[in-house]
Amino acid sequence: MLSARAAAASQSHAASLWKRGGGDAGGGSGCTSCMEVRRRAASVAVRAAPPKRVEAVAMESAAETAHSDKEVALTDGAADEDGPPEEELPVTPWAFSVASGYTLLRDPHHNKGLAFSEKERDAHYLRGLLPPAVVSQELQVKKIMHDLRQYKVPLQRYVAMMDLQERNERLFYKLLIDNVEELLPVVYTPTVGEACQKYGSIFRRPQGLYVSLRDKGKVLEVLRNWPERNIQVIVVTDGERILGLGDLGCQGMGIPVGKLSLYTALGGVRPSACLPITIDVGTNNEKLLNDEFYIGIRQRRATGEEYHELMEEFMDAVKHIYGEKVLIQFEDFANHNAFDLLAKYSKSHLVFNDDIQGTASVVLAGLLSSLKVVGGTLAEHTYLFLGAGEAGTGIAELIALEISKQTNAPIEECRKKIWLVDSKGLIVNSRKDSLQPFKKSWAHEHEPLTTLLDAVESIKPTVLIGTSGVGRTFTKEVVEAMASFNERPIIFSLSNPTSHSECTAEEAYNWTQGRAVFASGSPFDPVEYNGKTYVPGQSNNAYIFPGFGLGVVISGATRVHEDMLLAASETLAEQATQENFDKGSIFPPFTNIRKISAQIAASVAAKAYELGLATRLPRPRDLEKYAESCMYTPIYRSYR
Ligand SMILES: NC(=O)C1=CN([C@@H]2O[C@H](COP(=O)(O)OP(=O)(O)OC[C@H]3O[C@@H](n4cnc5c(N)ncnc54)[C@H](OP(=O)(O)O)[C@@H]3O)[C@@H](O)[C@H]2O)C=CC1
Ligand SMILES: CC(=O)C(=O)O
Ligand SMILES: [Mg+2]
Repeated sequence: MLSARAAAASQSHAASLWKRGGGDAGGGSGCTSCMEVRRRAASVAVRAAPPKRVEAVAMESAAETAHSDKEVALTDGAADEDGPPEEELPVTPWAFSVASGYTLLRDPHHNKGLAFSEKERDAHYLRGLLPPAVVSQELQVKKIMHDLRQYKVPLQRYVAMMDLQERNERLFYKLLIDNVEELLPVVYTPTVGEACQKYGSIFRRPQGLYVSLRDKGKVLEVLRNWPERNIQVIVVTDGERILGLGDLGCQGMGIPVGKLSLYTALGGVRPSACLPITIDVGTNNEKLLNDEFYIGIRQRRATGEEYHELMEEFMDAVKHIYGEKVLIQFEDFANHNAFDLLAKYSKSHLVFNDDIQGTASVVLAGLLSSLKVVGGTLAEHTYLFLGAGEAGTGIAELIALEISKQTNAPIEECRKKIWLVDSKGLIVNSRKDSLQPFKKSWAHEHEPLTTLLDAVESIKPTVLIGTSGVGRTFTKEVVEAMASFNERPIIFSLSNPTSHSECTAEEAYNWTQGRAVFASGSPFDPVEYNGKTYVPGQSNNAYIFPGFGLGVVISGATRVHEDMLLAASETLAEQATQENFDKGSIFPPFTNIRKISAQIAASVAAKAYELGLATRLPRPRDLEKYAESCMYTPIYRSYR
């Protein structure tokens, strides 16, 4: 075991090598004392007080954009990575490791597989542990894409991607970034939904933290077991509403893991700064309770005080360990908890709910773009939702807020343009007493109606949005009715995964003779209709949360404010071009997402500064450039 002092010496020495950069004859592996420390430290984990230099190196890293030729110290953790700058570290124990040889090949953060150069193989005891060929990262990407395309079953691709992430993190992210349109449906919706359903069967190694009822009273210890210290974004779920698939209990873990891989690939947040967490309070899913491969606690869900005590202990522990400025994204909680958790913890923590707020932001962006195709202002349109839960009421509220800002009308008036249908029918005044609190402000004066078709025919919306979680509920009759009184009906089928989409892209175009302005939550392939190819847009919060999170992190924002979500919407809406519209999409393609995320980050950060919520001072002059400079890039480092 290496002493804490030796470890700190190794670190500060390594940092100075890092700063000197490549070409230093005396640096890198040639430095004997550093080599000696490495030799002794191989495959050991050391607990030591965090030295100050970590922050200095990280800041330097954030300010630089060219990465590939940097010489880096082979230390674990944030210091050798790009990504948003870190905060001053609280003085608590933390772990790091220094790896070489066989251990290095098994360390996903530093492993490069066959890409280790001859010199690196000599310097790091890799000779003989690898076959002789040295291949570039580009060739590795080509090979893995070739392998992935051989799989016919999407879940096999998912498993292959997760294997890669656990074997060679930088290659995983390079692959994902370079092939984002092709691989997003693999690591994210729709395949991640199936992965969660079968998570127990495909489980190999834990990819995040599990906090279960059994950990009550010990949540702080659980969090301390996570090997990374400098966490900037947590995505947490309790697995009760996974996409439109319902209660998947502990197996919902696939969602925080998937969302955070997008934080890195799409938004440039360092992988080591991302922490996926699942709160396991049981499941009411009988199929899972009876599944011998289920990985969660085998009991029905805890509710009430027992549930809230665990959540409170968890939220306190997060703040205690990671400080005030870790962004906590609530994901896929059921609505009977989601709204209350958001209301409660947004007062004390840096939190947002992706399903309520992230979704609202992306859909508002889609609507602002649609207006450029359809005409009119937000206030001149009439909106009808199928589904009045987190996504539906979250989107509705942000639309009302934007209308109110644009027209100066009171928000109560603006809400009257927006109607929602839930499982019992149109939400109307006569139902007010029996409605959940989050539905009450949408109970307008109208006769009761029980079917969507009746609501469409009576309200005559210009915009129809599906957030019900139930597939094929936008029937031919419903879509044709929309097309009968709208020249360009706006139809968004947002429910995930694909099988739960309210209608398919093909149905939307066929039933409206190609006139629909359509977007969906999960991707659909391009559709041929009447000699024209339509490329439907994907209205998914994945456009927003990576850039939003980056903006929060780089500004050091202490709270999420709704104006930051509006800023993100407006910025995203500006990125859709006439070329996108001509092809039938109101969103820019995901191929541009890193640039878009930097722009969203800049506008979110600018808003945080304007609102006095940002703590990173002085404010960078060019926020977009600063955001870009902070983004993690997965190009291999040179370990000479
Ligand atoms: N594209 C994207 O980025 C996002 C998509 N989503 C998707 O949206 C869907 C809903 O999510 P969320 O809002 O969180 O879920 P909730 O459970 O909070 O809300 C679902 C709503 O749909 C209503 N509903 C259910 N069945 C029917 C039906 N047959 N007819 C009419 N209404 C029905 C429910 O009614 P009642 O209240 O009466 O039970 C409820 O109001 C999911 O599929 C999810 O994947 C969510 C977030 C982001
Ligand atoms: C996309 C997403 O967050 C959902 O479907 O829940
Ligand atoms: Mg979600």
